[in-house]
Amino acid sequence: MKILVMNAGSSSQKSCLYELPEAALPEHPPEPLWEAQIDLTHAEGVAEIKVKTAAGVKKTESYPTSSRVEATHHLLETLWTGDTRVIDRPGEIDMVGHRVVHGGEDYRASVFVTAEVKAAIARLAKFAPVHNPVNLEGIETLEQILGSSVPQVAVFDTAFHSTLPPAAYVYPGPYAWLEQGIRRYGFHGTSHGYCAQRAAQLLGRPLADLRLMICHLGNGASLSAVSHGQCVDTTMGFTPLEGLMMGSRSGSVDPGILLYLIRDLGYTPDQVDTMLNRESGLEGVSGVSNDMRLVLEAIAQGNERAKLAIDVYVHRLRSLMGSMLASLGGLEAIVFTAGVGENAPNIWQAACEPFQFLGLRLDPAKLSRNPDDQDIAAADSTVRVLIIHTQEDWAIAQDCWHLSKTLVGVEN
Ligand SMILES: Nc1ncnc2c1ncn2[C@@H]1O[C@H](COP(=O)(O)OP(=O)(O)O)[C@@H](O)[C@H]1O
Ligand SMILES: CC(=O)OP(=O)(O)O
Ligand SMILES: [Mg+2]
Repeated sequence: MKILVMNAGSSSQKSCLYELPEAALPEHPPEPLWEAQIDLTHAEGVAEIKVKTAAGVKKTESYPTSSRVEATHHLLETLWTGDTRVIDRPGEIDMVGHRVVHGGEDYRASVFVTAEVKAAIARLAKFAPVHNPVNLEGIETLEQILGSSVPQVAVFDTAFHSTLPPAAYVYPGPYAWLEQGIRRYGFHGTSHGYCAQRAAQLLGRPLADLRLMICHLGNGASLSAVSHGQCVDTTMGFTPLEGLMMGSRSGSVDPGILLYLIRDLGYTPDQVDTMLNRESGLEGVSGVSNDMRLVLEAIAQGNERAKLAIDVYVHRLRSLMGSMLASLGGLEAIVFTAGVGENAPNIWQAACEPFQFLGLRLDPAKLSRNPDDQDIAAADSTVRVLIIHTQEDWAIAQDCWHLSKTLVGVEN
């Protein structure tokens, strides 16, 4: 069966088409027939589109649009047109799986998209304003292209964190907050869950024996503490704004700042929202970009604000790693994943440095290679340090495959 995966991030739209056997899932992620990505961070009004097929055809295009929907239509057309064509018509797609960031309290596992699920995604958009609307747009784009008879599945970022204990998910506000659904949900769960499984595989040990700290450092960033297979703590909260400093999001700041901005400086809540979600983080402090690569380049050229931005990023990363460590009470491995986590040796070094007292040592020889799915700790390190290429798309495809079996059951 052919499963199309739509993985919308804050700065990107990733997508791939898997051909999976009906009988059993392969043990390792198979190579997709077609993989494509829209990068929306490079230049205003331009979507950088990259497409790659299993047959080795590669295409890169700067597509002039600031509309994600338009860019997505263009991207999907490369499935059945031009050199990158891998299917004859859209109707060959059997199922579509979508990353959906916020599933609230109601969605603790992946589900088929129905009118009710779409209404919930829309309702929860106010808690994930950068993400849920684009997730819904993706679902509607595919409905337009494929009609309503092709099943679509929503895979929620929040689901993996549904095992958080109350001490970790209850905010110390009035008790009424909890009754109103104001609690920590956690995000990037598909990535945290995949990385936990993959770490156990790489370490050759059962997940149930491990305490893992997973550092998902992309444009959005979050940490999770996974103890014996269960998520026990995470840094994102009620919204994907809490926790680490990110590309253009502030992460945690003193809530008193928000009151001061609104009450004394006259900013509207919408203006504060824009400041926190789009004008903060690496972008806000450095004044250069939300893209870690450009901020690091600016430091090399002597830009002081870029250096300050990285210093704050690292300080906060270390503090929250310490916090996850305390929630775990011990540590077999740290995992770095996502755009920054998979590619930035100076961030691995800076993040791990304070944990040398645990006996954690990196292997300098492993820092310069591309270490996807490798252990970069020294042989005598007491803690393993794994760089794992997150395969959210594969995790989404697997959920679709499992749900497709229930569909057959219903049809029979
Ligand atoms: N070689 C690299 N070095 C440092 N950072 C990188 C590198 N490649 C990508 N990144 C960072 O990864 C970020 C995107 O991460 P990704 O996980 O793909 O994003 P999203 O949150 O949109 O899913 C980019 O903003 C960029 O800063
Ligand atoms: C939840 C979240 O922050 O996602 P992303 O990293 O894709 O922006
Ligand atoms: Mg992502």
